[in-house]
This record gives sequence, C-alpha cells and structure tokens, in this order.
Amino acid sequence: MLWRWGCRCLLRVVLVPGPSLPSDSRRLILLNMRRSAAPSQLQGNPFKKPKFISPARSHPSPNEEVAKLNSDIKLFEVAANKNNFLQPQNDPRTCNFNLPTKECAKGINHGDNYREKYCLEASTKTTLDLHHTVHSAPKEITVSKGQEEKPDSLVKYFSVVWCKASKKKHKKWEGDGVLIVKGKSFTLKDLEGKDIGRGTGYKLKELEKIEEGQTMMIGGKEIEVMGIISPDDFNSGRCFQFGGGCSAILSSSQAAKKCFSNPFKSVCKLSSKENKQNSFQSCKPRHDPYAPNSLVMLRPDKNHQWLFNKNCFPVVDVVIDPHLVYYLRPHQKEGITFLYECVMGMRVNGRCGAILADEMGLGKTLQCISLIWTLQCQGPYGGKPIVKKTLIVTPGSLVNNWKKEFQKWLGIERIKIFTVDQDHKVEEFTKSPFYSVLIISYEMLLRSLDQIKNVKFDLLICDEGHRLKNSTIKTTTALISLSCEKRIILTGTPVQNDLQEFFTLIDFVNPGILGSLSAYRKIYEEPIIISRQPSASEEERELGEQRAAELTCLTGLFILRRTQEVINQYLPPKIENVVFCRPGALQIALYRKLLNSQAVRFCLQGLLENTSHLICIGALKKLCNHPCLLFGSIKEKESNSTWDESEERNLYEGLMNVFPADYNPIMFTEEESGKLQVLSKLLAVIRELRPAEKVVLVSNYTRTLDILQEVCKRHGYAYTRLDGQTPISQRQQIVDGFNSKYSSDFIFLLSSKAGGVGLNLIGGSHLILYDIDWNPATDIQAMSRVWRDGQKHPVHIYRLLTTGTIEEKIYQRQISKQGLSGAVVDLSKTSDHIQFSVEELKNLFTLHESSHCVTHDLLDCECTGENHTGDSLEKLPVSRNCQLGPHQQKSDSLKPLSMSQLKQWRHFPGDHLNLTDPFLERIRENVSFFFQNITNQTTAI
Ligand SMILES: Nc1ncnc2c1ncn2[C@@H]1O[C@H](COP(=O)(O)OP(=O)(O)OP(=O)(O)O)[C@@H](O)[C@H]1O
Ligand SMILES: [Mg+2]
Repeated sequence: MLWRWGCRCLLRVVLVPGPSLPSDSRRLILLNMRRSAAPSQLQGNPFKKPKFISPARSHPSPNEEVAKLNSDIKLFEVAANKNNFLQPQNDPRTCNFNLPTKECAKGINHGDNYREKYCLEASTKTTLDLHHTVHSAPKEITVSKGQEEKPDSLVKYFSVVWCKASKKKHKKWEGDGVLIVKGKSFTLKDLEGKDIGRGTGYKLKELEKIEEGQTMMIGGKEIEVMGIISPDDFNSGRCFQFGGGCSAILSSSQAAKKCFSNPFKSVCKLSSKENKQNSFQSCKPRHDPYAPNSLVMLRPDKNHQWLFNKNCFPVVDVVIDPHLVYYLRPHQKEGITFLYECVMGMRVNGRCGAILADEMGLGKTLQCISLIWTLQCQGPYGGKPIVKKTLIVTPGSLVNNWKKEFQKWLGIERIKIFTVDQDHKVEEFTKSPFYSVLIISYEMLLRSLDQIKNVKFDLLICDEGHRLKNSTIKTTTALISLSCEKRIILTGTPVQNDLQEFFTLIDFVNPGILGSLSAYRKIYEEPIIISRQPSASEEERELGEQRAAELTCLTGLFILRRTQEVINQYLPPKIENVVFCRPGALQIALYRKLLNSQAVRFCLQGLLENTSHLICIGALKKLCNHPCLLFGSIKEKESNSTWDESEERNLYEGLMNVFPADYNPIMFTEEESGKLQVLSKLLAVIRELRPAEKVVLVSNYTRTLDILQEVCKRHGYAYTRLDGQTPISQRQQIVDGFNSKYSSDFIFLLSSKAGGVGLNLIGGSHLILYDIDWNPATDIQAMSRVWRDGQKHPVHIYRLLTTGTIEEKIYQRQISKQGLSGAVVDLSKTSDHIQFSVEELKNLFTLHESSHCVTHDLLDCECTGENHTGDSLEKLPVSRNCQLGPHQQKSDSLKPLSMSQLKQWRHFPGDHLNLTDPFLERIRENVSFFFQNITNQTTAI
C-alpha cells in the first residue's frame, strides 16, 4: 500500500510508457509524497491538500504529458489529474433510465472524441472533475439556507483525515473522513458513511473559524481539516466516493501498474519477437469504415491508448461485420456500441462490465453475438483481437437456442461453438483449440467449475442474469470466482427495483465500483429508502433524491435498458384479452364449502400456523383450474398415513360429499370448469378461423398441463409439451419443431416456470394463460414468448380468470400497487414470500357470486360495463415502482399494468351485443366480462 511509505518528501520515480512518444523517450514522474501517512496525504499536492489519489489517477494523461514534455527526460511534479475514476462517455440518447441530471453532468468528464460524437448535450456543460471536492471548493464556507437567521441550523461539510487521539509526536493518520458540522454539534463519518465520532456543545464562534489545516478533537479522535466540501458534493455522496469508488480507482491503478511494471519494454522499443508479431498485425480495419452504413466503434482516446496499448500498435478502426449490420435494428447497433465501450473499459476507467437489461425480445442474443464476433476478430490496437475465448452461461432451456442464434446470424463456419450437455463435457472444449465459445447452463457450470477455472476466458456473458442478484447463492459465488474481467449480464427484467439486488448485480459486473456493501448501504441505500418514506423530512427527501441521482449516474454508464416500443414497428398487432370465465356449478359448490371450512375460518382468526393460509389458497387455485385437481389432491392426502393429524383435514372435511358419488377424476368434463369450457371453445374457433395458426397454452402447474393435454387428445389436436421434466437436450428440438412451418402441432403446452424465460415460440400466434401467478413477471415472461421478432401473424393473448374468485384477487394484486411492491422483478418469488394481513386474507377468501367482474367494480369506472372504450390516455398518471426514484420515468412497456391503465382498455360484458372480435364472439356464452387492448393496430386482425 502506498500510504505505508510515509516519509518526508519521498520521491517516487516512475517511468511511464507513452504510445505517442518517440521510442527512446522515457518519462520520469516524480511523486511528491507528504509526510503524513494518511491515505489522503500521500500524493502530490497540485492544489491545496488533496486526498489520496491512486497512481492511475495521479499520473497526467498522455495528452497533458505530450504537451508538457519534449523528448528529453524531464522531471516534473504530477499536475492536476483529469483521468477520472469515471470517464463517462455516455450517450445521452441511450442512457437508459437515467438521463444525466444536472448534477450528474457536472461530475462527468467526457472523453474528447466521444463528447464530439455523442454527448453534444452534455458537452455544453462545464466539464468538471468528479473528485473536485477539495480542489474546487469555494473559498468561503458554504452553509445551508437560512443560516444567517438561525445559527443552530448551520451545516458545513469538511474533508478531514483522522486518527485515534494519542500523545505521540509522529502521528499516523488512519483514514479519510467527512466532518459534518450542524448547529453546535459535529459528526465524523468515515468514507464508508459510518459515524465514527460525535461531539456537541461547541461554541458557535469556534465553528465559524474552522479552516483548512486546523486540527481538533472529536469523540476521541484527532482530525485535521483538509478542505471544504460543498453541500452538493455531500448530498450527492460524491465526497464519499474515495471510499465508495476506492476499489474502482485501485483497479485502474492496477491496470496502470501493469503498464508500469516494465516500462522500458513498453516504450515502443519492441523485442524482435514483438516486432515481428507487430509487422504481422493487420493495420487495416477488417471492414471498410467508410462504406455506406458501416458501423464503426469508438476509437480509444489517448488515456485508453496510454493504458492499454503497451506495444504502441497503430490504432485501427473496429468495424462491425457488414454481414451482421445488414440485419441489425437501430437499437441493436446502439447496444453493440454500448457493450463494446463497456467491455473495452472506455466508459468507466479500468472497468469492463456491463448490464444489458433490454426488455424481452429485443434481441440481446444478437447484440452479444455481434460483440463476440467483433472482438474475436478485431481490436483497436493493430487489429489484434481482444477476445479469444468466451463463456456464455444461460438457463438450461436456452443453451441450444444460443447455438442456434449463432448459426442463424453467423453460419456454422465463422465461429466454433461448444455446448455442454450430458454427452459433451467441458474437458472436450478445454482440450480442443478449435472452439472459441463455450455455452453452458447455470447448473452444469456448478458441476464443472473446476474445469472451467482452468480455461482463460476473456469474456463472460450471463444470460437471464437477474438470477445472480443474490450474492450468497452458489451460482453467483462460482461466477465471481472466475477471473474474467469483461463481464456482461443480460436480463429482460428491470434491475434497479431492489437496491440490495441492484448492488449485487453491479458488483458482479464491475466489482468494487460501489465500494463495500456496508458503505453502499450507508451512502446510498439508507438515505434513499428513508427519503421514500412518508415521514421523511424535506432534508431527508432531498438527500435521498440526490443520492439516487448520483447512483443512477454512476451505474447508468454501464447499464442499458430499452423498452419494447423500439421494436413495436417491426412487430404485428397484439390483441390482449383478459377473459373472466363464469365458474361451473360444481366449482361454486366446492368453493363455498372450502370457504366455510374450519381451516379457512381459523386462518381468518389468525389461529393457525403461518403457512396454513397457503394450503387454503392452493386448494382454491386448484379448484379454479378444475375440480378434478382438488379431488385428486384429497384422495392422495387421504391415503397418506399422516392424514388424521394434517391441517388439510380441516380444510377438506366434508368436501368429498359435494362431488357426485361416482365422481371419477380421469373422466373429468369440460363443463365442470368455467375456464376449461372457455378454453375448449377458444381452441375450436382458432382451429376453424385460423387453421394455419398455432397456440401456446401456458400453465404454472404440471398437473393442470396434464388435463390440458387430455383435452388436446380428446379433440384430436396435435400437441407438443415442454415442462420441468423435459430433458434440457430435447428442449430446443421441441421449440424448433413447433416453430417450423412444416410442423403439424397445433398446441404447445408450456410450463411457464420451467421453461418460460428466453424461449422464442414465434410459431404460435395465440397464447392462452390458463392460470395466473402471484408474480406478474412470470406471466409477462410467458406472454412475451410469441410477440417477438420473426412473428408473422397478429398475436392474440388470452388471460383466463375465474370470475369472482381468488384468481381475480391475484390479478388485482398484480396490477395494484401492493402487487408491485416486491414481487415485480423477482421470478423466484411465490406466494410463500408474500405476507398477508387478516384483512387481505378476508378479501382473498371471499367469493363474489353476483359480480360480472370484481376487477371492473373496483376500477371506479363510470361506465355500466357497456363496451367502454377506455379513458383518454392523457389522463394516465405516470407511475413507476422503482427504488431509484423518479429520475427514471421512462415507460416500461412490459411492466405490469396498473389499475388506471386497465381502465383505458376496452371492456364489455360477455353478453354485449356488438362483439366485433370473432374469437370472443364464440366464447361469450361462458364469459361474464372482457377487457381488451390492441397494440400496433392496423386494419384487419
Ligand atoms: N435484427 C433482427 N432481425 C430479425 N430478427 C431478430 C433480430 N434481432 C433479434 N431477432 C430475433 O428475435 C428473437 C428474440 O431475440 P432474443 O431471443 O435475442 O431476445 P431477448 O432480448 O434475449 O429476449 P428475452 O429477454 O426474452 O430472452 C429471436 O428469434 C431473434 O433471432
Ligand atoms: Mg434472451
């Protein structure tokens, strides 16, 4: 550690390579070290008393050097540094949810060429050092509003160094800190945001006199004031970033150190081998950068060259293969540019991670394939490829989809892909020089971790990477243990809704960039959460907002999210229907009986154990799907030896008497379930009106899928099925078979939880969600399987709900605020994780027999339910469920509907006279109410 070198006027000599200097030039940098051993004191002192500046930051940028130096060796003291920890080369147009705020823009030092190219807006603002805290602090102490009138509320912030109080003559400062002076009291915080000292009762006159260089005692600690911090820098949290971003800085310093390790070798005086190698490098771009429509990557700026072009290769344009560019959508071109800049460390110095969080179906796979292909063949320095081996980790059902996409876009010759399965082990990949891309499932990765660690991967892509949001799970720790620096997370779900999970994902792609978890909690999470509470004071609200803005700004450099709208124009119309199906007579009788059971009554009195309500909910959901499922469960339980003591006994007591005496679940009928009746009619009308079109039929339960499968058999519909039991090796084959125009399958039976994510089921143009999940994300995932690129037909989506039952309640929960509060981003969350109050349980356990649609009743809609065409969209309030707050108010088209949005949909009762939709017309008999919404409407559908 540098700061251990505490001695007076220590001169540190570093020879720095520079690409643009003559080969015999050597640059000698003397770092003037101060006496004190505190981190902040160990560097040159360009302005007053700077904080600790890591080597990567403390060396001048090559531009500055070139300007200052002639070819002679020259000694100089390190000047003010412009090589920021963050070097946002951010495209304001693509900065996903977080257009830089004024504050953000202030803190950004845009790279020259990038600024020219993209950041027109930002470039008009003053470019400031993000860590200008000390240097640019105003001479006068900044105080909060109202200080003159009320000295008690006066607030000042100072950067300090501190150590425990001691009488020793030669003290060692232990760390940097922030001193907050409020009224007559002091708080001392370390750079992790923790309070480490407090004091009170000081005289106001003393406080006014605090100035740089002053030493004082606070709560058993001695401090020396190093400078003033502006309220802006405190509120944004920037003044802590030496703690927060410290490791990021260190990392770039490490990168820099690499360059420093053998300076002579690096200064364009290449060994003969390297010379030879160099001469073999193609110094021409692989593709013509001037060709019309060419997609050329950003050229590295001088800082980048100085850090990464050790061998002084000529800078060559990196141009995306025109073969790919031909197919790329505009948002995909932007996405590739973004990914390239991230993994090349051009957006955040020395950081090579990215999160591509585009909504489902936007072609994240193609964007990554384009990146891999580019980096595998090209590089900005002498054309030398950046990546040799890439590791792609993905859910099991998508392993072959990735391979297929590679083949779709690049053919089989260009790039050799190895997919791991039962018969193809990682060793095969390791031994063969032939393959450059390894695709493996998360499960297999864990099993083959040791072999994987033996391979040096240059690029790591984690598909559906939101599963890494928990840092303690094995998969995350396994992936963290891989040494690969260039890491990309792909996810279709928003990542910023939960601040803890957000941290884990960020820390995975760019380790340490937000500092330690404890620092992050203190500096960002706590103030942000406090500010969102209704009881928050104005001050807390402002602080939280500013911290959120800063966090957004920091992370927005390497997170990109675009919404579905960007591809809407390429997609056919989508007709979405929520269909409220009347329950059958047997269903109603059983439902009543269940609600009257002792188990439900006890639940409502809070008398049963925590999980009892889940059993009741489960039974009601089964009943809504089909009574025979409930029958089957009871029979199964009865045969179990523990039946007599089980809680279910209280629930199922007397239920068998409601079933007809000769009830046989295998001989179930469609009439017994309202939804099944509707489904059966729906399948028939699709078959009749659109004989060439296919249906994806989704349920969350394998047993329900069995029933649906039986219905297919009875009606003679050809079907295929994918659920949790389907071997991974067969999944892609099943998907391909269904998508093929030659397939005779009419129906694809899909278990949404088992295989919903990432699948392309564009062979189907009708999707029926037979049951509803607590988590809207599960349903959204499923619905996104058919309305995606490549779909040729208008897409019809039907969500079936049983009128007046728990299914409506779950739907309401999905679309109301409550439903959004926790579950929205998390596919793994189930009802087990949802807490219910007794009031909520009462509502869940009520059957509304006389309502056509309880959901409509709740909408507060003036219409009488007669073909209402929806309110004007302008009235729609913008609502967003995001802990990072209002800075990201951009529409998320795939986020669950809100109640008010649902009100915009056309809605009408089943017996409405003028149903224009021929499909709805045919099923209306069993339907009490419809909601319908059409996206991308053309003429006929
Ligand atoms: N530019 C394009 N032109 C035509 N088809 C495309 C294009 N880009 C992507 N596609 C196709 O769109 C479909 C969806 O792409 P992909 O599976 O990569 O989406 P995704 O963003 O990964 O979605 P999810 O989050 O659901 O996994 C694929 O079939 C893909 O081949
Ligand atoms: Mg995908």
